Amino acid sequence: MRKRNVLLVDEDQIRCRAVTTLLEEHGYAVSSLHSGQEAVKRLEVESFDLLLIDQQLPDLSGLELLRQVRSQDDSTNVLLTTPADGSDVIVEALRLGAFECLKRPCDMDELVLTVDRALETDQLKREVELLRSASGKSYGIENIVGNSRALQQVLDIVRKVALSEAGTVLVQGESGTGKELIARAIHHESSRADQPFMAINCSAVPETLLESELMGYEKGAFTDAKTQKKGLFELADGGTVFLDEIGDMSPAMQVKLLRILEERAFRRVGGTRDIKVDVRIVSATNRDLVKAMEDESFRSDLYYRIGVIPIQLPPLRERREDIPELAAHFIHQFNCEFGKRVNGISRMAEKILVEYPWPGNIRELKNVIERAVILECEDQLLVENLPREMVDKTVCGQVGPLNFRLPPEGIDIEDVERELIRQALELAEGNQSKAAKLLNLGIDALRYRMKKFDYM
Ligand SMILES: Nc1ncnc2c1ncn2[C@@H]1O[C@H](COP(=O)(O)OP(=O)(O)OP(=O)(O)O)[C@@H](O)[C@H]1O
Repeated sequence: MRKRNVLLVDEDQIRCRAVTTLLEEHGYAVSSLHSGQEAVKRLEVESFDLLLIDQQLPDLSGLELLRQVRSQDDSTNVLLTTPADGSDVIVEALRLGAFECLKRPCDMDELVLTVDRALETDQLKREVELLRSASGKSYGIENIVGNSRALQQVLDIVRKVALSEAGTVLVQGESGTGKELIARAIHHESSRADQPFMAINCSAVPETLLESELMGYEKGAFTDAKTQKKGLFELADGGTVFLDEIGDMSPAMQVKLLRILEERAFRRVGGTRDIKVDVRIVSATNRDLVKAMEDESFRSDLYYRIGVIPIQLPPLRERREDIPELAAHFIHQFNCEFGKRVNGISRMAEKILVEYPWPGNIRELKNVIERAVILECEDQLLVENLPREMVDKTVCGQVGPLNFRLPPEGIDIEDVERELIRQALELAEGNQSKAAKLLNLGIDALRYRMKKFDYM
């Protein structure tokens, strides 16, 4: 697990050294600074789990520094230490949201305990936020990220559909485009929101089981039917049933589903009684159902029944303008989930994310960000944190002479060299040793060329 990092801001170097040693012995990574301005500068480029600030600094007071920290973000944990006579400071520090204010000279055991407690509280807060976001509320339309015209048009339909009671909905789109999210949003935005949302993946359940999953069965209907069981349609009464991958439903099951939709009633397997339920059916598929109707693997009468309101979700490559916002959203989500503090994406990494064709759509983007946040990046998400195969598939990720064709009229080799140096520096985001590696050059050789081409 990552060591929790503490920034210690204290003018007194001896005290600083003692506290650093103590906290390091207790497993923390400690950086120390001796003035308020140094701390302000450092906090612009680095984030810390906890700031331990002394009130007596040579430039700003500890309280002024705390105020500046709070004006930038209100979540960083802060502990303040004050001289023994600082009661008014304590009140003000707590008002500004310091976790605790300790009087000097501090009891060292108490100091460590307070640091531990502050960070435990921080962790608990994060877990509560995560649990909150995992509860029902997170399925509303506000959790669907993206401002592209294409997505906003879809969301307009979602709002209208949710408000109207009528109509089955068919959501179509490639795998990972967010079809289930749309289905859940329709449910959560509708008057059925406090009733059940029941989902089933029609391709994951064997054909023989699908019927009893959807309609339930009577006791004795088959060998294993020891008791009666309600199916999804009954369990969702008043709410919504989401039939995912409906394009993979067998022809026999398609007939049964059509009957339910037409008669708004069904029988449990082995039953003789018609059961009426009130459910909205939302289906989804990544198959081209028009083609499936042409080759007769999908019934056209069922297609028109399930698709009274069709929604087409465009693939991510057709709404690239959503990518930066989605990436930032997933970074925030995984920061909360894994206690990380990744604070953005470098310009070049973002360019690559925007350019990559995303065959697995938003699910693939989410996985790439999750992997980068867990395994790789500490501060910013950089090109090197992205899968190599992915970077290679983008034009801005490709550096090297292999793609180069000599034009018939010839070229000045110095221009090629200059361009390669430029691209390597751009791809390495200014890091010279990385840029040198990309060109298989030594650092001196790179610097020589940078000078030659006026890049430094
Ligand atoms: N616009 C979005 N904003 C935020 N998260 C999204 C968005 N679209 C999709 N996701 C996330 O991407 C992942 C894939 O979405 P979802 O499961 O809804 O896709 P799907 O089209 O139903 O996939 P499949 O066809 O494979 O079943 C989910 O984790 C979902 O939360």
